[in-house]
Amino acid sequence: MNQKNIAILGAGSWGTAVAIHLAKVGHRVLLWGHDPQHVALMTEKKANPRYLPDIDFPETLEPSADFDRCIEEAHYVIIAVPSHAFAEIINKIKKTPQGLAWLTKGIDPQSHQLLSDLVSQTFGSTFPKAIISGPSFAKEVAHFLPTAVTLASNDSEYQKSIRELLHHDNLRVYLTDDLIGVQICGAIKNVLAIGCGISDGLGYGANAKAALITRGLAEMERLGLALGARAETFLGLAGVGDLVLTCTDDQSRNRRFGLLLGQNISINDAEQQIGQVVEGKYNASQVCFLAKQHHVEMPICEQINALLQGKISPKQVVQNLMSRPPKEE
Ligand SMILES: NC(=O)C1=CN([C@@H]2O[C@H](COP(=O)(O)OP(=O)(O)OC[C@H]3O[C@@H](n4cnc5c(N)ncnc54)[C@H](OP(=O)(O)O)[C@@H]3O)[C@@H](O)[C@H]2O)C=CC1
Ligand SMILES: O=C(CO)COP(=O)(O)O
Repeated sequence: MNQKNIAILGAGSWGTAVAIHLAKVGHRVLLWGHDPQHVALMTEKKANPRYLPDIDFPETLEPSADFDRCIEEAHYVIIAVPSHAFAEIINKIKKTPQGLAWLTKGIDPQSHQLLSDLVSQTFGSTFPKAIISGPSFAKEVAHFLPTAVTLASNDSEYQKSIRELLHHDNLRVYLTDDLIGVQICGAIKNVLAIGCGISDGLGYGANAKAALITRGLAEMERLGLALGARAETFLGLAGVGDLVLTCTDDQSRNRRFGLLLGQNISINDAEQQIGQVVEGKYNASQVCFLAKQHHVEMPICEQINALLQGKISPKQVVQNLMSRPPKEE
């Protein structure tokens, strides 16, 4: 195996899981965290007690609070912070890497842009980018359970080199060049997972959940096509794969957040109880902004956004959706 130095920027559950995977397969990984106390704890415990307790770090995984050193020493740089911190992280990079890969799912809250557009603005439109997305709960990847993901890129050489890093043993990596589609899927499935959580929290049944997933997928595809994505992406791992995973399994933080809202817990209390990033809470308004800008109808996302803005109750979300005029599928 050709050992590489890899910097993972962001020491939450997903960055840590991918760092563990890459170190286990033999690479040297620098895991950067922005909180020096958290980095010191990870260094002492040789684990990440805050986000992935009970999973020991392999020998070649080193936590670090030194951002510039991580970039300097890395052959490959992978960003793993939440979408609200993505712009800040790319603006901090002083030495331009050979390309940028990221694990983040979401839309930039300041500019309403896809993260690939932020990277293009900073490093140029032909700069190699790679997005890792798909049904992949951090804990399962860290435990080496079978997982398959999509890797979208604008540069086939860079894409293959990232696949070579990741594709081992129980992690399969499928390639696509549909950066727009993969990012739209990753942002919207979180909003829909909140919706499915709300529905289950209210005590509605399996019929309601299946309807939300199916009609939600139609919304996702409508917006994606309007932005230039390809239809087949929505039936792939980043689309229906991640949508089903996140809407149906209680490992999903977005789904659990929705469950709490459906049980009448306030938005703030629900977010505090989850205690980790709930991307859909922030991304719902970005998705609705893009839908309006591109004249795309997205009633489910709009209702969930209205609830997250404190304008309607969980029950009203369902009433409003059910009372819409009949239409063709
Ligand atoms: N967890 C999962 O299973 C998966 C997650 N993702 C995506 O990966 C991204 C990261 O999620 P995940 O790791 O799970 O989130 P977590 O909530 O587990 O961790 C978020 C991490 O980001 C750090 N952070 C927050 N703000 C900043 C900042 N301004 N600068 C640097 N670091 C910051 C947090 O630090 P602190 O502890 O100090 O708050 C924490 O270490 C999200 O977009 C998510 O949707 C994608 C696939 C799977
Ligand atoms: O994106 C994920 C799995 O693919 C994680 O989803 P949550 O952020 O809802 O936990």
